[in-house]
Amino acid sequence: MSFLSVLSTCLTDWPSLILVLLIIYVSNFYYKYFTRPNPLPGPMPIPILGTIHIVGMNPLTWYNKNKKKAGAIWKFYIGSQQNIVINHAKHAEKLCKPNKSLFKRVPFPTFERIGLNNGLFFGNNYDSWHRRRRLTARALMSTKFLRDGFEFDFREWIRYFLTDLQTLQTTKQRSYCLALFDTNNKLVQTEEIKKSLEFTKDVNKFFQSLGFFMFVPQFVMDYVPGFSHYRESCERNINCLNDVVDNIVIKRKKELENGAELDSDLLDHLLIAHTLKDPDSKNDDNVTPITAKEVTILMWDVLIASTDTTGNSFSFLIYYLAKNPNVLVKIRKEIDEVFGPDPNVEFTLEKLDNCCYIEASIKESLRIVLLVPYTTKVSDGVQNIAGYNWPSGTRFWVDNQTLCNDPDYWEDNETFNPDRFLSKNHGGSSELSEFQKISFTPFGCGVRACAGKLAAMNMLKSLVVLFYRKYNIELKDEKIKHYYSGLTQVHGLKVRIRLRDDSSL
Ligand code: HEM
Repeated sequence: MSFLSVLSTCLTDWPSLILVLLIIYVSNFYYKYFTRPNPLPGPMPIPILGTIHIVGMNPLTWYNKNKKKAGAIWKFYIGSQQNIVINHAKHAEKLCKPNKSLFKRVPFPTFERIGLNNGLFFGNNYDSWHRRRRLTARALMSTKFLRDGFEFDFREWIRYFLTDLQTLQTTKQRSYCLALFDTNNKLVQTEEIKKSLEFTKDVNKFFQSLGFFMFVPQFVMDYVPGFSHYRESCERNINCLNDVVDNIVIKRKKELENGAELDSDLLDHLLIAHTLKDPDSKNDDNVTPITAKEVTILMWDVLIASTDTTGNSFSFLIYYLAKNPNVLVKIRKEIDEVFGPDPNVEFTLEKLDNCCYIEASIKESLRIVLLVPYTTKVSDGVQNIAGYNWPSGTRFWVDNQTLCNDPDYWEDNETFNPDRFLSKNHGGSSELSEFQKISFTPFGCGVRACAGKLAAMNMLKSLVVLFYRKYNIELKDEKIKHYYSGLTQVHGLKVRIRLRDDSSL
């Protein structure tokens, strides 16, 4: 049927005419809002709804398909909001360097409504973020926190952890030693065990819901049935998490007010920050005392940001070490050299600092699979990036997964090779090039880079030493399955743990 015959039919048939006018209107709207601002390639969005169709799919598969087609810089839509994805180190330089005008993250209006945007992770007000970041960084970097936490508490923790694991393996029954363990070595009541297990589940649910908050336009989650019900259930989940953390903080605050001894954990560090009990408060006279509400928000941020990230990172590391026995041999050699033959000898932060090969292996595992494959930045003021002048408020997605695996910068990028992170005098291949330094972004980049990077590295190093100096970990599954929803999560990595036997390596 020719265009003219369609037109003549339309002029006599009102419903068809309305349909044609509607199509012209939508195309015009579509052209105006979606294609004109720049010529970048990218998937065609659904008018007004953007990329809502990827909700329920694995967004990473969708990303990878588009990245292949589009190249180093491309765009996609969330609702009618344009997002710019940067895949190449040559365009990422400005975004990855500390830059106050690229400080903000893509905001989630729902989080704002329920008060989550006041925290460290989701907050976008520079002054309050800066204050909280300093407080958290000081608490996390405090040598007392690190030393006490690692020399004693962590070893206790791992004992409980292994008991749980072995009970499950040998009896198929669950024990709750980990849930029963707290910093004072007191046994807590059954009701609290239940609560702690619920909390773990709720944290996981929170990560599952991040993908929804990232890709569904706000008006859809507010007004479209189904979407709005799911949003409400996510909000209830976040409120439950808030209540749990709130109760922990209030209870501990009361204990400290009633004269309890200070502990070396993060909560006590935050609770005493800038109070009379704070040994460092004299150095920071102009900082106002931290409130209980702020402590709750910061504890929330740290719990959310640290548990699943470290747990999933360790699972990937176990997988890569099992697949690369030559690397494990070198790790064992380093453990024996640094810690000696006694597998029960106490270990310290100083000794962990000497584990260069273990550190390189952790970095290599973090490079191959990014726990946070994408981080977002919103510009303040016009920014020239990749040859374009972007207006204030442009949303950038730094594609950490591609930056860390770009074959232009990472030789044999698919090979697990810790040597690339070792300098020549530590037996490695070379120093990292300038571009490799920019594009190694497992902990993000710029001013908002991970506040717990050092804590995470120490935790992972400790786990490697504690496991591999005594045990062999065999994979039961050939492949590691993972899924992305705001965070890369491992699904079902079955392993068998036996006492260490180097002859099998
Ligand atoms: C291997 C484990 C970890 C990985 C891969 C990781 C990764 C990240 C990434 C990619 C970001 C966002 C950075 C950006 O936007 O550029 C981040 C932020 C953050 N992480 Fe981590 N993280 C890990 C462990 C931890 C731990 C153990 C803690 C705390 C003890 C922590 C605390 C935080 C906090 C508070 C932020 C927000 C920083 C801010 O916005 O100022 N993370 N992390």
